[in-house]
Amino acid sequence: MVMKVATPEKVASITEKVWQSVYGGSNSGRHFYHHNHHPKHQRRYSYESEDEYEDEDGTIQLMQMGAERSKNVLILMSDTGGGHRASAEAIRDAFRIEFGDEYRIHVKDVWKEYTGWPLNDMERSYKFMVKHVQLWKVAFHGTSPRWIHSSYLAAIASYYAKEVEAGLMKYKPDIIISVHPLMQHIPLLVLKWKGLQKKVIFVTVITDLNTCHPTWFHPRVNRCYCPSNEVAKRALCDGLEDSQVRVFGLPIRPSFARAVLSKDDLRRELELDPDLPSVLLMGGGEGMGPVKKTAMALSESLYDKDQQKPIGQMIIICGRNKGLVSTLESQEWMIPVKVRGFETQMEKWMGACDCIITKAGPGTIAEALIRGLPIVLNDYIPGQEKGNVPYVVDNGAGVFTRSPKETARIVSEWFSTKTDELKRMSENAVKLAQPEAVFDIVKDIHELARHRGPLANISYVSTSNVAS
Ligand SMILES: CCCCCCCC/C=C\CCCCCCCC(=O)OC[C@H](CO[C@@H]1O[C@H](CO)[C@H](O)[C@H](O)[C@H]1O)OC(=O)CCCCCCC/C=C\CCCCCCCC
Ligand SMILES: O=c1ccn([C@@H]2O[C@H](COP(=O)(O)OP(=O)(O)O)[C@@H](O)[C@H]2O)c(=O)[nH]1
Repeated sequence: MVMKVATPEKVASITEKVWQSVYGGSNSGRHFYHHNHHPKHQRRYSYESEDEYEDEDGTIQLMQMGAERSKNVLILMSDTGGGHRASAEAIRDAFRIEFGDEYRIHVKDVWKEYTGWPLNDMERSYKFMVKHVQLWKVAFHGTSPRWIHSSYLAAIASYYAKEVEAGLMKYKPDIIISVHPLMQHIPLLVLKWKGLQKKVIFVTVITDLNTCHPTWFHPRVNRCYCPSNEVAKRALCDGLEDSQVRVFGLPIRPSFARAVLSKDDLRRELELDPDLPSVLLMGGGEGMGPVKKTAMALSESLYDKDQQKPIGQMIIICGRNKGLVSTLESQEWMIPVKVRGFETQMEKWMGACDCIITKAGPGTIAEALIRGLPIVLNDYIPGQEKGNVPYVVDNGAGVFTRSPKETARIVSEWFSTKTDELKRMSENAVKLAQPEAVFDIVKDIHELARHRGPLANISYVSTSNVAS
């Protein structure tokens, strides 16, 4: 049984709070932290005797002695693109649906909250690098050899060991799930240095469909969930054992899998034209790719000049790209158009449409497949997104073109003379979809935890010399 009481005012900084909650006493900074090694300063944390911990909303949860403790699951992610968060939230929601209070889920970017440069600035660095495509190509391929990325990441791990340790220990995880390519090596090294590697279950859930970066594959994980056979092959070639690899699909928010929504109802709810076919145009969480040029071309191609009426309507979802929203809002359109910013109910917008145009983001692709939307891929980020193009095209679920005019032509044909092709691709999309993947993943993690025996015996001792 759990009781909530209000926390004192949040006067302490995050670091101070962690210091106080994990080690007790006051924190006078990184140096003190590093040198305070004497056992008398160490506070022992055992889940058997645990009686209080801080909740995400800042309240203190008091656990009644003898009550069964929920297991803590820490999901490591970063907002480099929108896909990692979407997958993390999908896993969190599936845990809640399947297991209720049995698990307490924390979705965190521990690097951002606890460490320093470059780890705490990955979002900005990544945005900068993908804008300069050649730079990203060099970084992606240059860091692919294991000896390069392993030594980089080991160096960073030892520099930020204490901070990472504090960031992880704050959540006292029984299970750590990484949904990010740069979140295997560092936490696994820190767990090893702390002697916790055998006690905390560590799994990776890969969110790239094909040509993923080798940092995803770490030989010491308990499980590596691959979204496709292509990725599983890469994992095995990179040294993972069969017993570590599972292929269920890419985790997509349960609202996509479980909600049965009729297109007519959705169109009414979203105030769309009930009769005109609809195309959804987007560019991932950040609104990347040739969205504006494509929108302009579609405005022309979906207007029948002879009959002087539109043959389709368009929804443009710009994600976090506020500049794109204002540019598009000030345009004149020949067809019905809705311009939206970041949407939290993507399943509804996709459910109301007949096809989608997007860059080759794995999250958007997997969601579109579930909704049976034929896909026009109009861009990809070199490296991790390159392989998503054949994944869609070779399976007959869509086409690839970088030309906005060609995209507009394809969609106008789908809505007029080639409706059969649209239907066939929609059927292929549904065949490729894996809506249950997220549930299979959480059930497998649950089994893993069950076979590990009572995780409640884990004792987090604040050892001191991790960095050394
Ligand atoms: C010998 C030549 C060496 C080249 C010199 C490079 C120096 C290191 C510089 C940068 C590191 C680049 C890391 C590359 C590995 C990235 C692995 C990867 O796949 O990353 C993808 C993610 C983003 O996720 C993707 O988002 C997509 C959408 O936008 C899509 O959804 C996709 O499916 C997702 O997977 O990328 C990142 O998170 C990149 C973070 C960039 C970090 C930049 C830090 C730069 C500062 C200094 C370097 C510090 C050393 C880092 C060590 C990394 C070693 C691998
Ligand atoms: O307004 C938006 C735009 C995008 N997304 C979600 O963000 C994710 C984008 O992931 P993807 O892998 O396609 O591309 P990325 O943003 O990582 O480049 C998908 O789950 C989208 O549904 C969203 O929820 N709201």
